[in-house]
Amino acid sequence: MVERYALSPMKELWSVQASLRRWLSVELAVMEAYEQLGLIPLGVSEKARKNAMIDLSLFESYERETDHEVIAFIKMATKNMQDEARYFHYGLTSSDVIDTALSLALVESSDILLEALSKLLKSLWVLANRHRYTVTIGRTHGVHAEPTSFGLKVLNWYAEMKRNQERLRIAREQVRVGKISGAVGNYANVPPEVEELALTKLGLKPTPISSQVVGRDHHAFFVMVLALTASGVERIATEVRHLQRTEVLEAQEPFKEGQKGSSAMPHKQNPILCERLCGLARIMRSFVSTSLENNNLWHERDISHSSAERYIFPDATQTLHYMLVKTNHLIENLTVYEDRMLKNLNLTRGLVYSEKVMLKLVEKGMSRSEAYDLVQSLALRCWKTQEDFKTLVAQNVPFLNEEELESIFDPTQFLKQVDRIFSRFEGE
Ligand SMILES: O=C(O)C[C@H](Nc1ncnc2c1ncn2[C@@H]1O[C@H](COP(=O)(O)O)[C@@H](O)[C@H]1O)C(=O)O
Repeated sequence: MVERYALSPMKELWSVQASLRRWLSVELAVMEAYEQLGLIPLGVSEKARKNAMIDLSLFESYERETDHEVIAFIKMATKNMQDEARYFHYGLTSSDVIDTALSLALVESSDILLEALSKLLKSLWVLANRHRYTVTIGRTHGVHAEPTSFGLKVLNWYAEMKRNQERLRIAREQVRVGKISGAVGNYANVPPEVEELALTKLGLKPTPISSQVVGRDHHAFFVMVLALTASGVERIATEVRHLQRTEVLEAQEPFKEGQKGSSAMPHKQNPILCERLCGLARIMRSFVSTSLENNNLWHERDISHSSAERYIFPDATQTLHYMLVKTNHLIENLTVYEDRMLKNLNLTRGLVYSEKVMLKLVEKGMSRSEAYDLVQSLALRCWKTQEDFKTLVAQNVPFLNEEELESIFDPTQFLKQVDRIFSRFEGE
């Protein structure tokens, strides 16, 4: 993982030390299960727990020697053990330990991600409500469409992150599985009861069936959900980048005291945070294709996925954690220029009310196509001549009175259902 984007506590979760400790906790849970089922002598697991050793440099030297990380781990862990060492890793294959421990790490990282996501949801909700009635122009295809509320824009982000929260909870459940089923997954040397008991102790569930490994579809789903959440962050960041363009300048990401925008141009305040978030979302997506390829292992397993996963899991969870924490900072400190929003809304001198005019004409008895053609011809003339659309409508549609015109060209008309939309999310 690139240090620059590694934050606590996600960073510590993926250290080699932490991983060795998880492996040991799996081995000890299995020993306890054997013992509880009366399959090994009483007291053995307690002795093993007491005498187990974790020593990183010893592990590394054993790994150099054996070129097999789990054998290196067993040699290290049992170095100070006596007779109890006989029952350590008894009937297990390496992946019983590796995969079960990996699930522990993925569940823990899900909890960290869920916490960061819940903070982000709170800030999005606050921002959305602060701007519930802030009028802004809605853009489709990048072109001014109709007035809307800035709060609704933010509420859309909130709703997407809510869906991501739900998906992340499901993904956590998908990876909350372990396997203690032996070399080819058929329990030839370890009874299913040991698996059930050991996994329960660890807060995991057994997969109903496994090969030598837990099926990589579990992991691929998890990574896909992480990447989807990252793409939600990217959507927010892209919007802010657009809104911060000089010609638009309706919002701006935080620019702290002492910060510099450009080494050449002292006046610059660039949306570097949002640009970074967009770049990281691209990296997050790249993990998805590798995760899908990892699903295709030979027969009862091959180990081609292992090297790739050494990048994917630490990097995907840490990168998304960083993205969520930074997006929260962005949302909490976003500057919103309401005056500029209004100014931009009026850039087309009333054209954004064209649908309202057309609907009024239909209400007054015109056919839809007649009304459309009339309004379009006036609107296209405005684009060319820069005339004021309301004045042109008043001149060409004499049967609309002043009061009707005022109401058509009132941007707050577009906010009448805003509370109704917000109410769908209240009390969550
Ligand atoms: O219980 C077993 O070990 C069974 C064995 N399968 C293995 N299961 C788990 N790990 C194994 C296996 N084989 C190798 N290794 C060791 O995994 C490490 C792979 O390193 P890398 O490709 O860099 O991620 C690297 O340390 C490898 O030595 C089998 O023959 O089916």
